Amino acid sequence: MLKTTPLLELDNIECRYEEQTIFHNLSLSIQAGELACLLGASGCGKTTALRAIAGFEPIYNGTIRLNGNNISEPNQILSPEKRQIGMVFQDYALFPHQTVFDNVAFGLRALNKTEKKHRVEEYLNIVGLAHLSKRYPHELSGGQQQRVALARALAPRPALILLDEPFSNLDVDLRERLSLEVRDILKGQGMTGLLVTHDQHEAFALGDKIGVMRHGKILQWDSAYKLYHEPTERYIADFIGKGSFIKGQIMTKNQIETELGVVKSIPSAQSEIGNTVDVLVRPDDILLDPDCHLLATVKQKAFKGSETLYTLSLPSGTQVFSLFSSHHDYPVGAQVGIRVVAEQLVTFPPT
Ligand SMILES: Nc1ncnc2c1ncn2[C@@H]1O[C@H](COP(=O)(O)OP(=O)(O)OP(=O)(O)O)[C@@H](O)[C@H]1O
Repeated sequence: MLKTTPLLELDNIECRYEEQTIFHNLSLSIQAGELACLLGASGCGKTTALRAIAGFEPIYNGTIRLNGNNISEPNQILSPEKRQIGMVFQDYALFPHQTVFDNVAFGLRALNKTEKKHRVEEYLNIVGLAHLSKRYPHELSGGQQQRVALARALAPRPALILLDEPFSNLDVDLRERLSLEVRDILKGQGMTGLLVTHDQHEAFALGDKIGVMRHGKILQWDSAYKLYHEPTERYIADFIGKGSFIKGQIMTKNQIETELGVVKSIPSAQSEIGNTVDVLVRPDDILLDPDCHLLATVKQKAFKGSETLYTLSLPSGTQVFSLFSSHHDYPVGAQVGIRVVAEQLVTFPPT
């Protein structure tokens, strides 16, 4: 198969502040048209990586390439304005004394007046704000300001767009809605993007591929589904989504005996028959089944609208979570029949 050059490539880069190394050997690649995300807890180095890509931080080792061209190397750095990279920040960073129109026109100095007008109108239309072009940033809601910031970043038609926690100043509902909307806009433009965030919902809504970062390392670079159901490390299993671990004993290469019955597992390094393992069980891996003889006791319940999240205690005392349709309403203390529905589960060495 023909190998295509990634649009963005970080090849073993190192960044540091004075004596503190934030990461070394950080590598990733993003194909044209792909939306990727770096997801990690505060301080793991994701903003530093983004700033290095944008050209605001030097690198001390490795190479950053955009469209196959070196844009950062040790002692050689292409200035941010020459990189063809657009940025959207958490605080919108709009110019307060300029109208929406002028904010979006900011990066279009090379165009003549008519071209500029058309380009600004085109991008204000794309973000659905053409009717607000004469307003000032303080006359807009947070969501509208972020859409202006997006139009401003996209209008010069950059090769890559970087988004630094762009939704974290917005309330939870709007955050999810806007991240889906931004994904549609970027996909509609065929744009390549990299988002950094500590919010997994934002990452899931926007990213085709997500890299979970910890202490300056990308632990797993995968789809949201794989990170959730097939995490390669226990840290990721804990960091992404809700879940619990139950004890199991390996029966065959991909079968494990647990108190939830025999479950299929993904073979791992510990897959030696007879070994004890911890099996990751997500709430959607467990189904309510009144006909099932396996009974669990309801310990807690949290109404989530269409579903209720139950904390269930198994006969051994181990707790698992399960999502039941909210039409099934069980009181705390009730015994409910359950069964595992997952195709295959992930295991980790026991703690
Ligand atoms: N200008 C700087 N000078 C010195 N240390 C810095 C500087 N900027 C960041 N750091 C340190 O580098 C580490 C990584 O910071 P970075 O901002 O990249 O993390 P982050 O994952 O983006 O965190 P957050 O989600 O809180 O923004 C942190 O320990 C931080 O204190």
